[in-house]
Amino acid sequence: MDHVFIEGLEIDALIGIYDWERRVRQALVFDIEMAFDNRVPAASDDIADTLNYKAVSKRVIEYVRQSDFGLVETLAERVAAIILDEFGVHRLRLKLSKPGAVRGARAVGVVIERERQPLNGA
Ligand SMILES: Nc1nc2c(c(=O)[nH]1)N=C([C@H](O)[C@@H](O)CO)CN2
Repeated sequence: MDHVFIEGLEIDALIGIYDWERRVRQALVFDIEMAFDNRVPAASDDIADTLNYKAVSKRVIEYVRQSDFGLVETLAERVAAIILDEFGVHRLRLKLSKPGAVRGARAVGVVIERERQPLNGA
């Protein structure tokens, strides 16, 4: 299966479980890999046939900037659901990194893989 990806998308957000984290915005980094059949846009050379990575990025930025969760797990899950529901993506892998959250580590965070559930549950 082909993919469309977004790598190193840096977005500031309110995130974290500690009191001080409720008062400052922190940088988060998203790496997102979305399954998509790229043969159709390759044949038409038409942006309308693509999974438009700019449109997905704009939506993720808009959502994450106004978000306010404790856990990176929660934010990762919500962003994955938006991409699956709003962009017709069937499967994705999303890595959410929180750089500098743990001294000595370049980054910490989560990786999730999600699939869109069929409407009839089949
Ligand atoms: N699995 C997780 N562990 C931790 C999280 C988290 O969101 N998921 N968050 C924190 C703190 O907010 C930390 O990032 C502050 O440095 C600790 N562990």
